[in-house]
Amino acid sequence: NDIFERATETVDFLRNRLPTKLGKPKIAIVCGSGLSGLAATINEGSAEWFDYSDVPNFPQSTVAGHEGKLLFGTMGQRQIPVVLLVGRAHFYEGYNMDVVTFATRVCKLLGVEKMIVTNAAGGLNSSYAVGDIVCLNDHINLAGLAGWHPLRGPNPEDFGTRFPPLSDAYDLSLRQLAHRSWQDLRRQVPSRRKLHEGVYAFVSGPSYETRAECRLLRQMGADLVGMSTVPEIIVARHSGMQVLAFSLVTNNAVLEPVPRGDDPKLQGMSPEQLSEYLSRGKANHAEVLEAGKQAALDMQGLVLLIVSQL
Ligand SMILES: Nc1nc2ncn(CCNC(CO)CO)c2c(=O)[nH]1
Repeated sequence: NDIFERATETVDFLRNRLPTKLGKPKIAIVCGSGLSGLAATINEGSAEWFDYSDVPNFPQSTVAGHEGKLLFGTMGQRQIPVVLLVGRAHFYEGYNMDVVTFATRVCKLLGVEKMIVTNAAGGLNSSYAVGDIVCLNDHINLAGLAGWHPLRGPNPEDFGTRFPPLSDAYDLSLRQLAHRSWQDLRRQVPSRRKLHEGVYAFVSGPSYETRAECRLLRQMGADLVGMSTVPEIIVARHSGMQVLAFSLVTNNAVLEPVPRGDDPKLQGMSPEQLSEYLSRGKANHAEVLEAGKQAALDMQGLVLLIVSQL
């Protein structure tokens, strides 16, 4: 109940500071690394900002590309009330799972019925290109399978059942809408960027995966790997919200085996040549943020089209 009480306190704080004309947000949008540009989709004049640091019980984001702001406003011509979470708390920052998923519970108590979650992720599926967008249709909760699960501990009965099913976690009707909206967007604005569907593997981070771990994840059936989203999805489904999730492929994870020390082909290489050879595909956060910036307009266009059809 402690979580329920804290979330209620946070919602009361926000409600007391929001104009009544805004109406209760039915849709929440979580902006992942480098995807804060989604805030631009809010109708002029309707925006109400809160810094996470000013909101009771809200964790602070400590990661570049995660501003740490709550944005209430309306979207599209029908002026649909929405709430945007610009930046998120990650498990790898040292937050416990109940803190990582606190914003999700606040959304539920605010009246949100549908959550659209975006993130940046590494591509394990070789048919993906950097910059492509993937609509998630399932996940592998690696950290959860090892015990780091957002619902571990006493069940907050006010939110949902003790043993929630997740075999249909990623809402099919919302995914169908996502593909239709993508086709509409492509008719309006041609682009080489593709929309795929795939499985996201949640790892704790903060290190990026080794080559052997990427091969393991791929062999397990994962198309993407990342360090967020899955805890929020589980808590959103636990509390009865529908979810739609998109990953922006910000780099292709390295699946090739580590070069061998006894490989004759490498014997003649200089240290610089060896370093260059090893650096191919090495993930780094700067490229994650850059890819987010490049894809921002398409991600905004897609989300805006989807929200306007909800
Ligand atoms: N190989 C790989 N590539 C990735 N690109 C983005 N992310 C998601 C993690 N994002 C972190 C660090 O960029 C910031 O939250 C990953 C990842 O976890 N693994």
